Amino acid sequence: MKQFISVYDVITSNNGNINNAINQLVNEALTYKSNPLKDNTLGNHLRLGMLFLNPSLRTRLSTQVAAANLGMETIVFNVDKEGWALEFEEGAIMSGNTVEHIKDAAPILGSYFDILAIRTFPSLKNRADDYSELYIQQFIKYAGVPVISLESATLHPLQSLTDIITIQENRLHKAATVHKKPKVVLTWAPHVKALPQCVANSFAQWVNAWGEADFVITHPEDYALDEQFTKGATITHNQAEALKDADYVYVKNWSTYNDYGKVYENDPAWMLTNETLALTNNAKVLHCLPVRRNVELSDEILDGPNSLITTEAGNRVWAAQAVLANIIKTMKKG
Ligand SMILES: NCCC[C@H](NC(=O)CCC(=O)O)C(=O)O
Ligand SMILES: NC(=O)OP(=O)(O)O
Repeated sequence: MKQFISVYDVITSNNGNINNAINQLVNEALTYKSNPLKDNTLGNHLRLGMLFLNPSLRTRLSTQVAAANLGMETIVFNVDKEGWALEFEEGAIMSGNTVEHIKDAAPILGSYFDILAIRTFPSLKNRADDYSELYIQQFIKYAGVPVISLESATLHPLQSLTDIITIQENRLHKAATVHKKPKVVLTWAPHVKALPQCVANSFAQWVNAWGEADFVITHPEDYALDEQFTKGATITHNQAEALKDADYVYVKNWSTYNDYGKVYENDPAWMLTNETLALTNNAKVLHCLPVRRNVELSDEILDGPNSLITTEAGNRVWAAQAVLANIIKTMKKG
């Protein structure tokens, strides 16, 4: 693996078969979960630079723990708070607020670090800019070292890999369901703010590429996601119909994609409760966190027996460790 920006970066490691490549990565992550220090010298003398243009709890700390398990050093830089304001546009006349061009900054970061990991959320103002992934693509273009996405403008691949790991791990625990194709439902949930589409786009991209689920997406009418990610899923505006017989329910808010970055709908009826969960096949519930309790998801679900959310957040370490290990092995092969 040369970089980790989307599900398609996984494919390089498995002769073009994406389902096998995802399953192999999931197995590697679960192997790290049972033996965290099995490759504890693999990353010796290698340095990971983690750049944050936005806040994080899980992504930052799980990736640091994963790097430590591989014997790698990590330096975290909160660019948004401590760095110079970066310019990303080619040919910009920098007479405004931006101080340093990515063309100047990224090669320097590439000389300090062996791998760069970057969190850069969308503006939610200009869809064309956000969906061109300008910021992370400029880092890739100018840094000259492998780049890992810690959630970019449209995708969150470390989260989605974790989500597949968590579903797969849960399936493997239950001998009765291991051979059954699970019904996986991604449901929109209410929120007070306009949030990125990243987590939902990315989950859809990974579940579709994985190809091992009966995959349904449900959201209010105006909340269609970009088809490039959802193609292959069944889409319905009827949440009750979607939840019927579900084995896994992935809950997430996102803002509108078509009339970009808006909040059109806040009907609390979309929030999952024990009553709506009763429509499912005793489904396990996932959410990437952070979650607005009793807005996006009810206390009774978050604190109840069907929540996989703490396990899911814990699995972030093993996803990051599998990805780092793959990139390091590719670097070492030259
Ligand atoms: N990294 C996981 C989620 C990050 C982000 N959530 C947020 O910004 C929540 C902010 C709030 O609740 O105010 C998102 O949805 O993409
Ligand atoms: N799920 C997730 O990415 O969490 P953080 O935003 O806290 O990193």
